[in-house]
Parts: sequence; structure tokens; C-alpha cells
Amino acid sequence: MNHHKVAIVGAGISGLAAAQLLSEKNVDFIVLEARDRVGGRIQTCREGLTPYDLGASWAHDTLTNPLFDKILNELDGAEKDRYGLYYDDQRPLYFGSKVGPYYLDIHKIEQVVKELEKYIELEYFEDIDKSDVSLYEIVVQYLKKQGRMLTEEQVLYAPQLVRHLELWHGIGWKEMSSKFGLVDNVGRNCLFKEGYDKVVTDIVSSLDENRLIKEAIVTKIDRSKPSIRIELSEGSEITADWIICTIPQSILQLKSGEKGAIEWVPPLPNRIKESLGNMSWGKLGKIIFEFDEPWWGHHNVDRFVALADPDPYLVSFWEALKSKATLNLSTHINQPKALPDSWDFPVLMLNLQKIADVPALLCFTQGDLTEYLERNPEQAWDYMRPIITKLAHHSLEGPSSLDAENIKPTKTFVSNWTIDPFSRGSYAACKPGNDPTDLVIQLSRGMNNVRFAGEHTILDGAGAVHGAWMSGRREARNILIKEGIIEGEIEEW
Ligand SMILES: Cc1cc2nc3c(=O)[nH]c(=O)nc-3n(C[C@H](O)[C@H](O)[C@H](O)COP(=O)(O)OP(=O)(O)OC[C@H]3O[C@@H](n4cnc5c(N)ncnc54)[C@H](O)[C@@H]3O)c2cc1C
Repeated sequence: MNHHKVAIVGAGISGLAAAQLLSEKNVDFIVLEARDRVGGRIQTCREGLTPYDLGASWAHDTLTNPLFDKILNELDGAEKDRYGLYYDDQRPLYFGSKVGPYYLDIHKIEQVVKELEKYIELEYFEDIDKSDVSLYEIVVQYLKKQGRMLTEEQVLYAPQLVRHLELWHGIGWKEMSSKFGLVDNVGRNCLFKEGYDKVVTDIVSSLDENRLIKEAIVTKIDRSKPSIRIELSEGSEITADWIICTIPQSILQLKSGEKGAIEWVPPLPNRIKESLGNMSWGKLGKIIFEFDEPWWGHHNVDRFVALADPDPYLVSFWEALKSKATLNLSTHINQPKALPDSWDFPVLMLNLQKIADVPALLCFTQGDLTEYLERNPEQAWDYMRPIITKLAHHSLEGPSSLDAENIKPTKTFVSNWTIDPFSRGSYAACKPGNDPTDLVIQLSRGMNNVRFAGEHTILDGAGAVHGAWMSGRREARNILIKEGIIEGEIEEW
């Protein structure tokens, strides 16, 4: 029988971080990874003009991000920044279907966005028991209160600017929790121009590769005896004294018997099942278009944001305000369409001409749009064409041999997180009423020798690479303490 002191399920950043710490202390471990590659939701595509990150792109919270600090320390004195660290923190260039870049008074709209975010904060700060509503609903509430003091442009476009949150959480504003929707960055965000996977390969190079088993799909975890028994899809078994389970929340949430679910013997306790039932899962996606040449003129801007068209209800709201009519504003939720309309959703684009000196745009998509395009990648250009053509119309200044209507990418790359059975989407997200804290409490408590790590098991850096990394180290450290190998306080809730 194949027995190890610690079995780590998943070779994403949390599993690898745990492995690295155990390895440093010469503890016997094995990592079981379902895919034929390591890194999980860190995945860099190296088939294009420059490395493209299909999963994580930025180091977030760079004031309090220990993984980032470690990278910076290693770079101190190095001849070259191997990661290509880059702060893309210029103000983005905003445009919409009816408003070209530079036509909006963005500063005045941003002031309203700031006020709106403060309004949301105050709503929940003043009454912590206030029931959580969607971002869309709270925007409507705010407009009812303040709308008469705003300009038409502010009423129509501030809500569209706020929708940038959809590209953080990967879900639409009509289903996003407003209580947990705001993002409070602790420090600026820094891109890895040379690919985030360098962080993964650095860790892997410090490990004995024989301890990393790829294409090992865990199907059953039996913890009924002191030695945990782990079954793999091809029928083999492994036993271990400890297990660190880092599989994504989306897979833990599958019901027993559902395709891809892990069978737990005995079943997961109700406290964990209930907390899993009270969390949601985002669908952030990425599409990269490469072109023959960088036809867009704005080479000094590192991000473009295509704003969705003003919401029809907010347009009626503005009409009613103007005519002083009373309008019973409904917060009607559109049914997701099979084929979304361009301009229904916000799209963030990284200008890789500015960032990496290659004629390519990296587009971020959210929710149902991601799912649709990941399932139908051949339609990615059809969807983005009107948006990118609009950018082209405003970019091709003066005589140009290029015709905006005929611009076409030479290559397209589309992520596949929603259809990948080992991620089923992007990362943890909150719908109204969800409780992210309870899940973190329950999973970080674990079940004796069954420990959980991953972006969904930690509050600092929740959803992000550094949070996942810290959670892996937390669990490895907890095991080292329990085994008497190091001294310290167990870290859990
Ligand atoms: C599109 C996108 C953009 C993102 N952008 C950013 C960003 O800019 N900055 C940032 O900090 N974070 C970002 N993130 C989030 C970040 O990538 C994740 O939080 C982090 O990588 C998660 O690490 P993890 O170890 O918790 O999970 P994972 O990386 O998912 O690792 C879990 C591993 O478990 C494996 N597994 C699953 N099921 C099984 C099974 N049955 N048996 C064995 N193995 C299994 C999986 O294959 C996977 O390798 C992004 C994520 C996505 C998808």
C-alpha cells in the first residue's frame, strides 16, 4: 500500500505552497493533481506573441501580500526582473456604443461612483442586519435618493462604471451581493508580464518531482479510520495520516453522486455542507486577440473599458426625472439570453501594445457571457467585433490604410474555466444573502486530520493567489505543529 504522512489533493498554488513547506521540513508528502499540468487557476498560455495569463494576472493587495514581498525580496540584487512586474494603474480609457473615448466627462462620473460606493458602505455599516440586495438594486436605491442632483450622463453612466465589479467577481450586477461586492484593495495591483506561471515553476523547481502525481483524479476520501484512504479514478489507492484538500469550492459544492464530485466517507458534516450551500461561484473569463499591427492609437493607455449600454430601466428613470413624472422603477432581472448582445456587459481590455509591446488586446468577460463564449470560442470575435470596431473608429486618426470595419484578429485565445471539470468557473463569489465568513470558519477548522486549503478557505486574500498560497502554508504549518516538528500556535477559527 502506498502510504504517506501527508497527501495533498490539488497542485494549484495552495497545494504547492503546502508541499514546499513540508518539503523544507523533510516531511513525507505526495501531491495528487487531476489535470496533466500543475498550477490550477494559474495558467499562462505561451503560444502567442507574449505570455498570456488565462487565469490569475495580478498580484493584488501589494501592501500586505506576503507572496509578493517574497518575490520582491528575491528580485533584490537580481540582474533582471524575471517576472516582468508592471503596475497597470493608469486611468483606463472608457467608451460605449454611443460614446467614444474622451467624450464622457469621466471625472464627474467617477465622483458619483465614489459617492455610490460610500452609500453602499453606509447602508450596511449603519445596520449590520440589513438584508443584502443585489448591486443593481442598491444602485437603483441610490438613484432614487440622489438622482435628481445628477446630470444625465451621471445617471446613465455611473451605474455602468460601477459594473467594473462584475469583472472582479465574475458575476452580473443583478445577481451580485452588494454587501460583499465592493473591493477594497490594500495596495495597487501588479501584473506579471512574463507570466504568472513563473511563480508556480519556481515552487515546483524546489520540490522532488516524483512527489507530484499528475492525472491523479481523486474520487473518494474515506476518513472513517485513523489512516485516511484516498481513491483515484483509475482504481488505485493511497493512504495518509493527514490530507490537505485544496480542490476548488465549486467541486466541494457538488452533491454526492454528481459527475466530478468526491465521495466523502463519512459524508462531510452538516456545518460544512450548510456553509458550502451559502456561497456562490463566479465565471470570469479571458479572450485574447492578436492583430497584425497595433491599429489602436492610444498607445499610452494600458487599459480600455467598454461600458455596457445604459440599463433600460435607468434610461426610463432619467426620462421620468426630466419630466418630473413619478416612475415606479422595477428591478426587473433580464433572463440571460442564449446569445448575449454586444454592449450588454462591460468588457475590460488590457492594451498589450502598451504593456508588452505586442499588437494584442486581452479582454475580460463575466458570468453568462464567459460561459457562452467559452462554450462557443469560435464566436468570440463575432461578440467583440462591434466593441473593438468602435475602438478602431476612434483610434484611426487621419489618413490610414486600415478600414475599421474590416479589422480582424490574426489569432484568438479563449479561456475555458467554466467548462473545465476541475474548476467549473473562476472563484468564490457572493450573491445576495451569501456568507463568505462562515465557509472560511468551517473549512479552516477542518476535520481533525482532514485539512482544507485554497482561496475559498481564507479571508485575507480571499479569492486571490496570495490568499490561496497563505492558506496552503497555514495548513502545512498546522500539521508540522501537531506532529511536533515545529513549535507554534495552531491557526484556525
Ligand atoms: C480567470 C481568472 C482570473 C483570475 N485573476 C486573478 C488575479 O488577477 N489575481 C489573483 O490573485 N487571483 C486571480 N484569480 C484567482 C486565482 O487564480 C485563484 O484564487 C488561485 O489560483 C486558486 O488557487 P487554489 O490552489 O486555491 O486552487 P486551484 O488553483 O484551482 O488548485 C486546485 C487544484 O485542484 C485540482 N483538482 C480539482 N479536483 C481534483 C480532484 N478530484 N482530484 C485531484 N485534483 C483535483 C485542480 O486541477 C487544481 O489544480 C483568477 C482566477 C481566474 C480563473
